[in-house]
Amino acid sequence: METTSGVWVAFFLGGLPILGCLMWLWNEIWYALPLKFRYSGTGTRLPPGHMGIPFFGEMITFLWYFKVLRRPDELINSKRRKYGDGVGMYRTHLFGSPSIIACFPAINKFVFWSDDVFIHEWPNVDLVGQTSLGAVHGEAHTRLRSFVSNALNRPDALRRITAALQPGMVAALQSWAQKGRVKMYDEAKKVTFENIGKLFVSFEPGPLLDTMDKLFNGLVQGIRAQPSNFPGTAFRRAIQCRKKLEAIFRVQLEKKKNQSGAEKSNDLMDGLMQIEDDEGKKLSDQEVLDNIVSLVIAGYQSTSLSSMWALYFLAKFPNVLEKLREENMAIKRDKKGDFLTSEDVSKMKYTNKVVEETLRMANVSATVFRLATKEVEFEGYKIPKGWKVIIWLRYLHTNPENFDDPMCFNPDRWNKPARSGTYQVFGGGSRICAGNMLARLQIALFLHHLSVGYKWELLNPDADMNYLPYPIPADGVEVKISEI
Ligand code: HEM
Repeated sequence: METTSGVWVAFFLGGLPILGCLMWLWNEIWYALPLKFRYSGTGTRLPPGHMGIPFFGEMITFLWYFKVLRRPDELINSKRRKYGDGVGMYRTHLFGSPSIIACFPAINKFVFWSDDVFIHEWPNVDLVGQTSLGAVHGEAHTRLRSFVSNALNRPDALRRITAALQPGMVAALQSWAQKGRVKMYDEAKKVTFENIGKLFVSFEPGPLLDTMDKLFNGLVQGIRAQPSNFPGTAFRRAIQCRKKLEAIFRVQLEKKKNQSGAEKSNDLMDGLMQIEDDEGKKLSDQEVLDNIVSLVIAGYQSTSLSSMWALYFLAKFPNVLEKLREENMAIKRDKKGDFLTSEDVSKMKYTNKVVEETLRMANVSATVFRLATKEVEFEGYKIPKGWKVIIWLRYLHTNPENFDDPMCFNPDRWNKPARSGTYQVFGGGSRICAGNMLARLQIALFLHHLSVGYKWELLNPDADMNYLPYPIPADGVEVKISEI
């Protein structure tokens, strides 16, 4: 009996602390130590930081700040306090890979603009589409990018989009006011998906679009899931959703090939089918389908969340709403019809500042990922080959060194442009968001129709914030809304 308790005492006093130390140091020894030896005497070094514990790395720390404390920016602040600022790079192990966090403008710009070293990788790329814009590299990317940008951002496309979006938005706002109380996140998703259906493939609201909405939700949940193709897994379900969606879009594509004269539509799929490159070559059917699917993935959640946040911030900052309403009422008075043109939107100076401020504070894309295909040096620090670089966009926008009083919703800060590299809501370099004009336009149109016709209040103004998988108040922004 005495011997057994002696073993336990020895374990707790000696074995447990040794095991703890080993766990704490294991990843450092495994990943960082060999590199430290290699770089010693070269005048360069690994960025400071800690690689976390075996298997999990620093995921527990990440979840601690994002999920438990709900103070996501403290993750980077804690690293700055512990390891100093350096050039805004910290080594870590997150999302299953040894990684470098990049959180200052200069290093972020370096990564964004070094396409030959840092490549963009989608997890589970088959779900997004092997030939989609986000998945291809080099020349294939440049070629495809011009197709997609042309289809989305040409002035005539923006003019058509402006006209197409508004009836759905106005109808949605009226229905919210009739209900009196709505959960904004759900409603924003619904109206965004209906608009996407219309813009991308000329689908009107109805049972088919509802089915597609469900299929897209299933698809998105598989993108960052463990890629195990077993019954019951999120990945398996996502593959099935992807197949069904592709079948729906393929029917539409075949129909379009046979359309003529007055039947012809003029949506994004038509744009992608018609545009030719310099050599007169068009996209293949598979490229059109992959890109339609990936554009819905890229634009759906991000735009719904941004519209939801715009309404949220305006409820919290009534002085901003007052100025916004003033500008939009003046525009409405001068207009003959109810709907704006894209030229009207470009004249809405204050509204456009509200759009930028919403995007800065919403931080819908908190981070973007790159893979280092070569070892590379930045100002004396090495980024090892095969490591991920996590560009921490969110921290750029919430760091008081980049924006005065960053948690204050102040559109007037946009009276002058942000310092170079401090505002990257749409990423940067050759992969800057291809839909950024469309996203800005949608939010501006929403702000116009909302501010001229409605008043609203948050039902839970002190609701907790969730930051994963994206930032959203825990109640999904429940509001009481009515016509003015
Ligand atoms: C507020 C809304 C949006 C935000 C915050 C946003 C943010 C971003 C960010 C940060 C990236 C860069 C990803 C990276 O570097 O890894 C990106 C890329 C992209 N976005 Fe958006 N996005 C939004 C809306 C849209 C919309 C509406 C579309 C199109 C319908 C779209 C299409 C794309 C595409 C195709 C790419 C990949 C570009 C490439 O790889 O060349 N996005 N977006």
